[in-house]
Amino acid sequence: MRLILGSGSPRRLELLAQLGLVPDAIRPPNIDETPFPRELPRPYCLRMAQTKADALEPAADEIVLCADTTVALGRRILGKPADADEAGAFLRRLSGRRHTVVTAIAIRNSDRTWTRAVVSAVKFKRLSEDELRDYLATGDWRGKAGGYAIQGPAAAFIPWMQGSHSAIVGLPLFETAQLLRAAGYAA
Ligand SMILES: Cc1cn([C@H]2C[C@H](O)[C@@H](COP(=O)(O)OP(=O)(O)OP(=O)(O)O)O2)c(=O)[nH]c1=O
Repeated sequence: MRLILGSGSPRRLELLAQLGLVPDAIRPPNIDETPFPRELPRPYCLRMAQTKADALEPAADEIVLCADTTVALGRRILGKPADADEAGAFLRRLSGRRHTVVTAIAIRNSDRTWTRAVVSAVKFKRLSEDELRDYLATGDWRGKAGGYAIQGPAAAFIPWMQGSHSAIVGLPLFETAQLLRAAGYAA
């Protein structure tokens, strides 16, 4: 069986390597990530992972793995910021509060798809304007849901988290290993 990583995220590739898995191919999906009006974060995230998997047609000997990470403040979805201003606006909203991070995975062979969503909670300390400015200057927010990465310098803002660290970074390793086994992929 060939493993296809349906993701352009370098984090997901690294996380897979932690399980000793090296994909046989990488096929980044190109999908519309616009939420539906009033769509809630968890169903949105599952729909994104499923849509990414649907965009890739696995051959009979292939298993495709796709994922989506969504940052949610209550019912609101914070996507990947378009620029530093939007990243700053997201971080001001996260400052001093708890939010949730949902990561959904979709694993697909030629006739079935398995999905799973993992919800974690993250607390941010209250950020000063100096901290915010210095963080934005690092550029670390680029391409990251909610405008930060727990595995980067923003870790200094996070006194507490609950759930799955690997899921927050982009791929829940426990659930990924479980679903790959369920799909008949033996590493
Ligand atoms: C919250 C958080 C997100 N992220 C990243 C993981 C994801 O790459 C990104 C969310 O965007 P995604 O749409 O999940 O993924 P992507 O566009 O990077 O890649 P692809 O669709 O090809 O799989 O945010 C972190 O790296 N650390 C974090 O702490």
